[in-house]
Amino acid sequence: MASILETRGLTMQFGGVTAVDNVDFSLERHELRCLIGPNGAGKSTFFKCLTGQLKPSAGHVFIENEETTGWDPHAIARLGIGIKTQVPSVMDGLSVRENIWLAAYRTHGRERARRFADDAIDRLSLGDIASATVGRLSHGERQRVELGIVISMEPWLILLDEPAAGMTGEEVARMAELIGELNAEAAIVVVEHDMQFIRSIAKTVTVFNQGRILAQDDVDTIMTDPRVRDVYLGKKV
Ligand SMILES: Nc1ncnc2c1ncn2[C@@H]1O[C@H](COP(=O)(O)OP(=O)(O)OP(=O)(O)O)[C@@H](O)[C@H]1O
Repeated sequence: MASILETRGLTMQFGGVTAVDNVDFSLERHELRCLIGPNGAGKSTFFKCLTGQLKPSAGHVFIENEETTGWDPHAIARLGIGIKTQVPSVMDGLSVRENIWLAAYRTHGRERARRFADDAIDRLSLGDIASATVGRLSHGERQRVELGIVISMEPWLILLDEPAAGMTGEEVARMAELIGELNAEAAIVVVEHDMQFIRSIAKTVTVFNQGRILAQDDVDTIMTDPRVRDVYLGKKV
């Protein structure tokens, strides 16, 4: 199967630190891939090189065979890629509906924005708080609004950096469910720390360590891989 997202020799250096070290990565259409690894392994830096938040020091990124190395995040999003970074992109002074409508408007135009926004609000069960000002919401609710913004654009590829961070157990479970639903229509890459969350959503897992891919396999194999346990320094995986 042809890959829709690929890196070749991707490298990112910060001064003397090689955060991402010559990484070859490949994602197929409709895949759901989780990226894990201990603190400082290079996951976020790798993610940022994919999304255009960082320009890699060396190597290449290809999206559907088009080289996107060094493109800025807007240009990458315009390819139909939904990106949720660790930095919130919601506008606190606007309501949930306004935030999502605005994102849908930018992608689909005025005529169709309302339908896409309504659909995203529905799918994320945001109806009860659709009129609430985003700045007043809980952290978990804001994360859901961010995902609403992403899905209102109808992406075919979704890149999520720590979507479950700071959520309650119930919210994490709902987020896992949502990701499963979204994966019916889009390929998804998820960078995440929460192992329970990973277990509940993952199919194939890529493990980073010291800027490189240490292991890549189905979730059960990864969770019992002694090399993976080792790099987590005895932490229960
Ligand atoms: N902007 C930066 N400037 C300098 N060094 C950086 C920068 N961003 C990351 N690093 C370094 O690059 C390495 C990889 O960091 P990165 O944040 O990508 O790891 P991570 O796997 O995402 O870790 P975490 O799980 O803690 O978020 C670390 O040594 C980090 O200190």
